[in-house]
Amino acid sequence: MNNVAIHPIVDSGYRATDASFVGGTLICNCASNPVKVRVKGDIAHNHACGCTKCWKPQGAVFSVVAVAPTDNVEVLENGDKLAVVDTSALIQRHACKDCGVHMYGPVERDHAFQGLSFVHPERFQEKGWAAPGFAAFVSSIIESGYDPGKMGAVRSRLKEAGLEPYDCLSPGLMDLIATWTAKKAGVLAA
Ligand SMILES: N[C@@H](CCC(=O)N[C@@H](CS)C(=O)NCC(=O)O)C(=O)O
Ligand SMILES: [Zn+2]
Ligand SMILES: [Zn+2]
Repeated sequence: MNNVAIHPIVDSGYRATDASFVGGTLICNCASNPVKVRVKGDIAHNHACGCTKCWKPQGAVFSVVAVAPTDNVEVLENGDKLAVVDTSALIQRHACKDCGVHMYGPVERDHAFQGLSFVHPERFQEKGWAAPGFAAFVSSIIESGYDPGKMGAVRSRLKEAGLEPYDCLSPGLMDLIATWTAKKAGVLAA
């Protein structure tokens, strides 16, 4: 057991309380005129992400991020405060210009994840959403300045918390992307 900090959701031992979560409203961190985004229906593939691009709350080492069908995502209030962080990225991360929270990130490009939006479930006003199930892009935390000598402790803490650490995505998602790519190339039957 070590107490390496990962993310408040992981560090606090968050457990889902509702097996049939049906979505809710994401809210940014602004004290006034917060951006509100509705997600109709459940999220999927909730996980911790160590990459430099995903939004993290103050002090967190990892992000907690999941996907929902973009068709289920609707900006409810103060959408004028949203701007895309990096328009050249696969994930079009729409961040609040005032507080910096990423509210949703649709994948619009031709890709295995096309039609999905990345969201941060900790921003839901509601509880009950599934806890993260694995940790992706673990080595990438070094790119944000994390001490490379402490990676062993990070990985053992993640495992202890039930989050298998991967340096890219989980094998299931990597297989899904590779299958999509092979079908696209005509190497596998579509
Ligand atoms: N090592 C890079 C990895 C970035 C990366 O590939 N992130 C993954 C996980 S979120 C991804 O799918 N990025 C696509 C994107 O940012 O649009 C970093 O930390 O910046
Ligand atoms: Zn905000
Ligand atoms: Zn990421």
